[in-house]
Amino acid sequence: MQASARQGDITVGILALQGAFAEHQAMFQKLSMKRRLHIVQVRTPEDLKKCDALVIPGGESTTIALLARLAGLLQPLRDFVKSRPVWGTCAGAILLAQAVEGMKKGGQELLGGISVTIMRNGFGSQAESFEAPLDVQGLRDPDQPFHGVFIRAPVVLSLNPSSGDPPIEIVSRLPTSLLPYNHSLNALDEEDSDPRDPRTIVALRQGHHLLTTFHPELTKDDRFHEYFIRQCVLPSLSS
Ligand SMILES: NC(=O)CC[C@H](N)C(=O)O
Repeated sequence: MQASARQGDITVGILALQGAFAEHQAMFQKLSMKRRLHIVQVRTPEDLKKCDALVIPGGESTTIALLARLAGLLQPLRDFVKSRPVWGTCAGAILLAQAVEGMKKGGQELLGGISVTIMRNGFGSQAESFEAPLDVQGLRDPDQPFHGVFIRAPVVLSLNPSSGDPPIEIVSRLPTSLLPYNHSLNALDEEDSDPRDPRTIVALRQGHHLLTTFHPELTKDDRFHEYFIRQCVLPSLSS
């Protein structure tokens, strides 16, 4: 299923129901690439059909899921995730998770696609939003830290890949000193803090899917957008 307008072009959709979709669009439009990149805002199943890949922005995951249902997009999105690359940032990361904790009563609809359990607002409330320099595997100019903007960000609680799933590659972690020492997460004892604790993971890739719990689109740094195209989208077009 290659839906691009012209042979060799790439069409990336941004789910544009709520949240920071315009910022993602602006970032992709700045990328200089050998192949032609078309960016489309996705609000309907017809829009989605045009896309080779999709970005689900940050915002409010419950609202995005509700609007997707109203737009008749939930099932098309679930089908899309099964076969095409998708990148979820923050609220988008929650929607791509296989399971979520910290739900309001009534639960939340997810798209699935990435074999993780995630906790909404795991770092606390808006007031506990923070920024941190991140070391990231595989970005252009790897010695330059990436400025991570965490806004009511989710926390990865566990990785649960099944035997047939693509392996999970950890792309970036926070130092344990920045983990939320709050009641909802069974605060770690500084002494037993383990740098491999899944809660330190803030970016990961599973096959053609990318998850970031922070907001690369709210920086001036296009390296994550370029990474998504290079590591997730281009390989999916040739496979
Ligand atoms: N910045 C964000 O995307 C916040 C995500 C939000 N806390 C949610 O649960 O959907």
